Amino acid sequence: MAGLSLSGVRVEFPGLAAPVLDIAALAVARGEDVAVTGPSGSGKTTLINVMTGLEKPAAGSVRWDDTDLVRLGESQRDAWRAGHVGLVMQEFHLFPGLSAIENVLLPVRFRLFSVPAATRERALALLKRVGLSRPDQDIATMSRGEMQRVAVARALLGRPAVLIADEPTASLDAASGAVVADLLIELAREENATLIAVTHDPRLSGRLGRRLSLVAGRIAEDVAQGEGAAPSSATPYTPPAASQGQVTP
Ligand SMILES: Nc1ncnc2c1ncn2[C@@H]1O[C@H](COP(=O)(O)OP(=O)(O)OP(=O)(O)O)[C@@H](O)[C@H]1O
Repeated sequence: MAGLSLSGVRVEFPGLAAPVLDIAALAVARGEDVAVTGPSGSGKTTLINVMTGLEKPAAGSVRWDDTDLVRLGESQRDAWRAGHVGLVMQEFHLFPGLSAIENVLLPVRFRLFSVPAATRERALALLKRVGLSRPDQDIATMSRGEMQRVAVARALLGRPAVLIADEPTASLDAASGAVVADLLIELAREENATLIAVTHDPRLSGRLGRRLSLVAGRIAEDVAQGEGAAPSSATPYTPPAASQGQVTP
């Protein structure tokens, strides 16, 4: 599949002289893992919101395969997102008073009211995979690192084609952040999900295959980087043959 293709995307807000996001072209192949970096206010969250259909740009197209999110209404975009995207945010959005397993299953409960046995099995397997051995433990009693691991399991439950993470390690201590970074990368690869992570954390950004840097809403840098390679040794990114191509600021 082609993956993601953005073309001529602009996001503007009233009262601002310049667009907060202005992307001529950007392609991300399926299964790629991409770090999005850039200073505060450079448009990283806006880019993620556009990619997931939370924000509709004033102009341009946002295609995932044959679906242009810009042409969909809000409820269609919501349905598309529920079916295709797993989200891991800086704040975990978990419910204290519910167990780890119930938190993982909550989105399914909201949609289907009852949980199929196979889904519960997958939720249990995912909790085990992220290293949590007590699925019935109340979220309120978990450490922050454990909570984020629950959030990673929840994001992957529906086998999303796309895993989006917005500063997933920012509120964690170094050791927990490293564990969560490892899990995101490993699980995205195991599940063949495209991983797009907004992050300032070099433990995460340095290990992803490609790094996009935003400055004032534009892509200032787009580089391929090998596993473990220092960003300074990165080579200019060459897009996959079928993609729209490289972006210059
Ligand atoms: N609804 C809005 N109305 C007006 N301006 C907005 C709105 N949403 C975002 N902005 C502005 O758009 C710019 C980009 O915001 P965005 O949250 O995407 O940046 P960011 O790179 O994610 O920042 P940070 O790293 O601080 O989270 C900022 O200047 C922000 O103030």
